[in-house]
Amino acid sequence: MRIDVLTLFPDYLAPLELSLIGKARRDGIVDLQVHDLRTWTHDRHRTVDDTPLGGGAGMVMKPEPWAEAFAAVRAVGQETLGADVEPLIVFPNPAGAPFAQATAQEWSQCEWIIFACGRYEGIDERVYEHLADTGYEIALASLGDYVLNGGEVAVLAITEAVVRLVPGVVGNAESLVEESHSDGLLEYPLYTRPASWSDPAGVLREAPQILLSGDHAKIAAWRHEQSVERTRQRRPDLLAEADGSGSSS
Ligand SMILES: NC(=S)c1ccno1
Repeated sequence: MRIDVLTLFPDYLAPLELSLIGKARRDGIVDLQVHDLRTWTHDRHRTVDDTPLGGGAGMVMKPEPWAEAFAAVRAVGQETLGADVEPLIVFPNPAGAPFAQATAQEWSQCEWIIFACGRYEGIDERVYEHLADTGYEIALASLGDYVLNGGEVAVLAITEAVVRLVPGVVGNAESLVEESHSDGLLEYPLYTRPASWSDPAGVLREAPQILLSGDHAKIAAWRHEQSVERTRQRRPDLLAEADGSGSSS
């Protein structure tokens, strides 16, 4: 998988050099390139924004740098991937479609994603029109109904959620199977040794005995019951969705 990130703050993406994502990059599973949008400015002040036409507060990102940046990044990516490969362009945006585990699953199959990090009040609408008219596949994705100062934090989260699902990134693929949202439910409660733990207040806390039984069928059934109950308590909306499909009743 190739990932390109266009941003005014490349250093914001430094955490993607760490941990599993960093290892995936070093192992060659993911080729991730971060680009400074100002590379595609040509004035002394490296201008990327201007006041909103029609008035209003804040600044709007100018279309010219974006158009040049996408053309340049696409050309370089196709040198590596082939002229027939086209990227998915993802704009983190509070007005976008909710990003969920199903989205991460879908995008983990992509050969190439370009993330475009907006800043200020946003990006001139004609950039989206230009990309759509040029035949790019575009997605606006939102992490939630709140506003960040830019797309970079969302790109960190989305990249981790997507890349960890790419084969070979997580050591034990089994650990991806029973996670929250992987089956439409929240994950069951987890326990490890010691089975009996006296907490700092002197309260003895025992792990559920079923987990010590060695009866894998009963353990699996207990875990599913726990997932359903935990989902019912914390995210009844997910159960409603699941009931609609009849998959987790
Ligand atoms: N809610 C999201 S993803 C966002 C991006 C920029 N501001 O908010």
